[in-house]
Amino acid sequence: MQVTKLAIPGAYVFEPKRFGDDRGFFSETYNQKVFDELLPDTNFVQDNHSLSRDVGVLRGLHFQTPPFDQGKLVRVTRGKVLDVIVDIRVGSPTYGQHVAVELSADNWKQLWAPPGMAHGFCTLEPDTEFLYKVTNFYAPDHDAGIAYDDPDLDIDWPVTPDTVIQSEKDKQLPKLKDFNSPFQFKEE
Ligand SMILES: Cc1cn([C@H]2C[C@H](O)[C@@H](COP(=O)(O)OP(=O)(O)O[C@H]3O[C@@H](C)C(=O)[C@@H](O)[C@H]3O)O2)c(=O)[nH]c1=O
Repeated sequence: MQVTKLAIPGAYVFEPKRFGDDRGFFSETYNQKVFDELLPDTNFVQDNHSLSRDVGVLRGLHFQTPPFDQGKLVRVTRGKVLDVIVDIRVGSPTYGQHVAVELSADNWKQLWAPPGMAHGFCTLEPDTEFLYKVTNFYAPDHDAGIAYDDPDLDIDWPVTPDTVIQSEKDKQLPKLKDFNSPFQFKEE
């Protein structure tokens, strides 16, 4: 498992090995030992799986507020996305900044988004399946987000307002500057 630190403190890309043979491949997609070493006390409690049929489906930017905040280990098993995390931890040296990583069934990358990230993705291929482990249970009353196209975030999404496909809920999300972030940055 190759692990790469990202520009946002606490965020990583994992690249699990894939062993190919005539039958196909085998891959350890999660190993608790890797997390125990790098991110002790991380405890996954729920696995999620979504399918996005079209190119240009944009889900995000989402998070749950404390005490139901979630770390997320995300990956793609079919298709391709541009995955984005935005640091919304008050006091963080990278507050308001983002990292974008392409995740695909081909590159087999996983992204670890620690709690305090607004997270979203945009599909680059049809029928994209997105799988992720989260460290807290779904809590609809703590479901929150910020607008993907907030100009202050300056994210280079592969969609325009004419082509983007969003949920009705996501069309109503506020800008970061209009959101009072409850997340505080803690040194690692
Ligand atoms: C997130 C979630 C949704 N649901 C339900 C609520 C709703 O009826 C339906 C669809 O929910 P949403 O529209 O919020 O799904 P979606 O827009 O895919 O939300 C997800 O987006 C990505 C970017 C994330 O980071 C995730 O944490 C999550 O917020 O599924 C659950 O039952 N459990 C869950 O954990």
